[in-house]
Amino acid sequence: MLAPAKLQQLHALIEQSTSEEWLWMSGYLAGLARGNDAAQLPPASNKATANGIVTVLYGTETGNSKKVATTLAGKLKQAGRKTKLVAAEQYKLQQLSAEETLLIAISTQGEGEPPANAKALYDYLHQLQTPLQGLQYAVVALGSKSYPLFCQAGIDVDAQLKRLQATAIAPIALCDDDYEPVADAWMSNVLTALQQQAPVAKPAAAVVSVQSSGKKTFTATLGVNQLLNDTGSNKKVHHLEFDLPEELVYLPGNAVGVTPHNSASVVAQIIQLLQVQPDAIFSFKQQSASAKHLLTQVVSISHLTTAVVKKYAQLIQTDIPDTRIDLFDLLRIYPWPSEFAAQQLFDILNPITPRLYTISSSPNTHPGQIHLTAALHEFDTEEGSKHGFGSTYVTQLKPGTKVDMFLHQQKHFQIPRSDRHLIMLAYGTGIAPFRSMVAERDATGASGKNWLLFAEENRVTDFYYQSEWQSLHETGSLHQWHVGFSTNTQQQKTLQQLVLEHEEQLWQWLNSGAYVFISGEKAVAGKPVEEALLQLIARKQQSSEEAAANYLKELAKEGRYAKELY
Ligand SMILES: Cc1cc2nc3c(=O)[nH]c(=O)nc-3n(C[C@H](O)[C@H](O)[C@H](O)COP(=O)(O)O)c2cc1C
Repeated sequence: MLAPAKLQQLHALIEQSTSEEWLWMSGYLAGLARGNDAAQLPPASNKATANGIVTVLYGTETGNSKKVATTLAGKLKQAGRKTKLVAAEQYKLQQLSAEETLLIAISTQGEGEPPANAKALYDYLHQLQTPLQGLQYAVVALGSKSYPLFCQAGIDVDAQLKRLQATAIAPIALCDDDYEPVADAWMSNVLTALQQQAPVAKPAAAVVSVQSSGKKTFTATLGVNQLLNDTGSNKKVHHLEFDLPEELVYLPGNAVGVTPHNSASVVAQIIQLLQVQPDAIFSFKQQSASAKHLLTQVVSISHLTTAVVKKYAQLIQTDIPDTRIDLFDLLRIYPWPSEFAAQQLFDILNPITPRLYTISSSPNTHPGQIHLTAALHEFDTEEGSKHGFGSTYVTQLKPGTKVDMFLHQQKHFQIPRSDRHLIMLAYGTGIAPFRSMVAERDATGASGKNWLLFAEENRVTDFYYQSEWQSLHETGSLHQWHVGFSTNTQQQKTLQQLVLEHEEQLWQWLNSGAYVFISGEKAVAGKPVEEALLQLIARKQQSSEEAAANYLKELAKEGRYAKELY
């Protein structure tokens, strides 16, 4: 047994570590107990499952290293390797111990320093103590012989990886101003080395653990909450990254249900108005719990339905106008009689309905995580502008918060067959499932092409995941993309205009067996976009709109036409 203080230290260490690091620690401690020395440590990355992904990382100031990394990623993909291209500043450092193959293109800046976007990675490698014995790597260093510390940052990174016992699959290449010939030779070395290795099995299609057993619930911990819009935007779209429990698997196209919590301060005020103890037990539907728990996580207290307001009026025998109102305001204006049992109030309230968000991450590109792309919903009321209850909860979550979710399989909205083309029509946050699908098709080496048509308000502030789309395009995983923005004069186009503008090619793709998916807000991406598709089909097959509608119906039956509208 450990003394409580030591146990606390152990828990703190466990909290900060990944599951790979736990495995390593367990082996290390067992080794210590047997009297082994540090030289006999077990490998850091005894990876539970080989994923076969090659990660290409770049640290750059003026884009040369990015060019090298992008070219390399393209070549790897052509060679059938599952490849992930990542800018160093976007790389999750904790992921390092789970990598199998890491290829780094990095320049030197200042006086022998790494570029600003790779500073965190550079420092992390210098501080890391955990061996990376399971990692294979290669570094290409970009620099200029006109500086005394030629290619120093790359040399340092290579040396650190060696110190951490990672295995070099090709010697470091040092590139001068004319970097291309040396970088090309290094790429050939890397490709040859990888080709000589046994081919890695493609990742098995993820299995969804929802299915017949009904809702699969789990708790995820928020790691990142980042506003995607730039200053000046009218939108507030957040990118959220949650860490998942290990056993959870999902498919692109799946959604998660999140039950928002009511504000703690409003709940406290309601409890006061009801004159009950926060921990007094009440029942609601089939469960019994404290007043505080029920009011925070279970019952709906904002924007009560007129039916609930009516029942309340009957209960307390008072005339109340037919209106929607928050429970707090209702209790404030028409007080709860103190002689009444609060249970009667719980009996007339409705439960909080979970909100569904389509997952924007991919199981193979973002292992162990679920990403959501959620907009804060703003609407006008008689009392002024208000924010949606569910979207406020989700977009304001703080990193570290544990959130209960359930997986929701959208049967009609599933990642296409890997050999078929995919046409993605997205408005705003409708981009979420397509980020998931393209990343998955990229990671699993799907041969079908991907084509994104995306519309939003403002090109400068509202182009979600633009750098990712750019990278995917450069490495051949996003075949083409067309965008339209309503407030941007040069590209003032709606989604339906984009569709009609490209009708010739859309028709060709459809005839070659492509899937066409629409995703986004119903008002903007629903009817207008479907009508554009119907017009296009009717024109191309010289038929009536009715025949065009039948064509779409047939596609839908085959699972090739699907809509995700909200
Ligand atoms: C301000 C500045 C400082 C630099 N310092 C170094 C250096 O210390 N050592 C080196 O080898 N190259 C140095 N370079 C050259 C760059 O590493 C080289 O131009 C490289 O191709 C840039 O690649 P990037 O576009 O990926 O950042 C420096 C360049 C600049 C502009």
